[in-house]
Amino acid sequence: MMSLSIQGVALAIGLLTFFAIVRWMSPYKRRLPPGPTPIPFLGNVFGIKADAPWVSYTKMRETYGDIVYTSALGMDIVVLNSEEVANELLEGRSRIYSDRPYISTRDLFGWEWATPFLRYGERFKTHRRLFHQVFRPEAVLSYRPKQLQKAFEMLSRLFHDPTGYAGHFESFSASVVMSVVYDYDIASHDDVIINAAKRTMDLFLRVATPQKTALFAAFPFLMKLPSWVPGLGLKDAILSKRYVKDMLDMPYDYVIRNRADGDARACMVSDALECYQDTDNRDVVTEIKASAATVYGGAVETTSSSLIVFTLAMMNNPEVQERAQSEIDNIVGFDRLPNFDDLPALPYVGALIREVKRWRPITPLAGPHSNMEDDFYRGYFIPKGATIVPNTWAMAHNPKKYPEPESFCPDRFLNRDGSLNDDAIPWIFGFGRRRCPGREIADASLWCAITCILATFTIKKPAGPAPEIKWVSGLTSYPLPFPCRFVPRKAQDVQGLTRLIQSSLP
Ligand code: HEM
Repeated sequence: MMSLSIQGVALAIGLLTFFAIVRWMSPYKRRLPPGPTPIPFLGNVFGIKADAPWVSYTKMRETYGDIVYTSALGMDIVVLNSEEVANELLEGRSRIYSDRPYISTRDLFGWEWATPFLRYGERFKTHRRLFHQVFRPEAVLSYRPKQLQKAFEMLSRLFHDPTGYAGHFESFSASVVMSVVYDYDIASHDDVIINAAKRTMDLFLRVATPQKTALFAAFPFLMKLPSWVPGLGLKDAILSKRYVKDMLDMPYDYVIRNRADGDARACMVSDALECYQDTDNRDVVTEIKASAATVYGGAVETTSSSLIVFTLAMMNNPEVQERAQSEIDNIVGFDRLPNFDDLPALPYVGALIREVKRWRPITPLAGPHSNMEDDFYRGYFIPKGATIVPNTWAMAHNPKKYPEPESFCPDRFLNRDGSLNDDAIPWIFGFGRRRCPGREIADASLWCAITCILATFTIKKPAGPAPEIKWVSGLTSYPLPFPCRFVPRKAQDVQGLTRLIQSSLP
């Protein structure tokens, strides 16, 4: 009797322990990071500004701290509100935090090949290897003469047509990457290859909005409805697949033709084909095409929109602009335009460019990552497959690190002796194994474009009332073109500018 009750107690303890473990193992009983109370299924969709989620997430930091849990339509979303937390997870634990979340519109619109949408795996690693060949720091140095030449061309366009500045910034950004990736010189107007890429990007960004992506993820059957069903963009999805094919094939075929004619010069696609010429693996060609076409999407809007932010900052901060111009004038003089040899002697310009990137980060939520395994961090449970959002905006507007974060103040990046400090804000380009592979080339493009513009023009407010600034809001955030004046300084007429450019060509 006695032994039976001991066995009974042992069994009861065993069962209790078992259920305690099962309960502890169940994700939903574990302690998620703190966050606002969700509505069943809808989650926190109503508590987050649709046009600027980074602002809502930054406010949440005051109440919930550096790591915040929210949800939307059944998706787990973990927001990282500080550099420290983002570095610890996305860099320190990059083995499991380098995946991307499921993006329902990716395949529907024919974008399954693009690097930013690839899941972490062999295909992704092949793309990163191809990027490494062309965008590693030593390789990027060799593109500087081309970048400078394209920046000079942009100055001429600004001189002829200052009101079209946003278009000139876009042509500059596109011409740099098209020459590096395909050795392709874009036409000054209506370039067929650029038009094909632009219409593909525009359609995808216009129709495959984050809202639609979340809707399709929550109700996948909607993607299977006939294309005539209104309001879902299914007709556009069919068109998008056709456009994508052109975006992938047209510039690639240009390189193939050049190679066949014996005209091919070094560029990402030609070098990659050379490297893999002994493999008869068709997949290699697919990945070369895909990674190359990704570059256009990754590079053009980001670089040109950073230049629009720069224009806005200069228009509103004339004293900063004047100080940068006098630094350039002292070092470069008035008989030539700046070149990359001047870079170390222009620390204030360097600080100004960092401040452009910090003041209004053009990718305020960087790129979302996803974790491939359940994880625990600072005692919180992070469920496998969560969408991990690095809130770059919160990092850039952290008042402890950047006092008065709303003001545009390049001095925050200078030491007392006027040299650049160690804060190179690397997180502006994302984190870990997904960090932007084009960051070196982006920095070089921004440096030569901004330094040349400051040397040649003063950006001023238009006459009359201050223009209203409207912002594009999506994966990227930047001002729509606004009225402003580019007033010539070094050269007063076209002949003068042409002479200046000719005497400065690399
Ligand atoms: C100011 C300019 C730029 C900014 C601010 C920027 C920012 C970013 C950010 C935040 C990401 C996401 C990183 C992450 O997920 O952690 C990214 C990804 C990417 N960027 Fe950039 N970028 C810029 C210019 C460029 C340029 C010039 C190129 C190409 C030459 C480029 C190519 C890419 C590619 C291919 C990816 C996807 C990487 C992946 O998913 O593994 N970007 N960029």
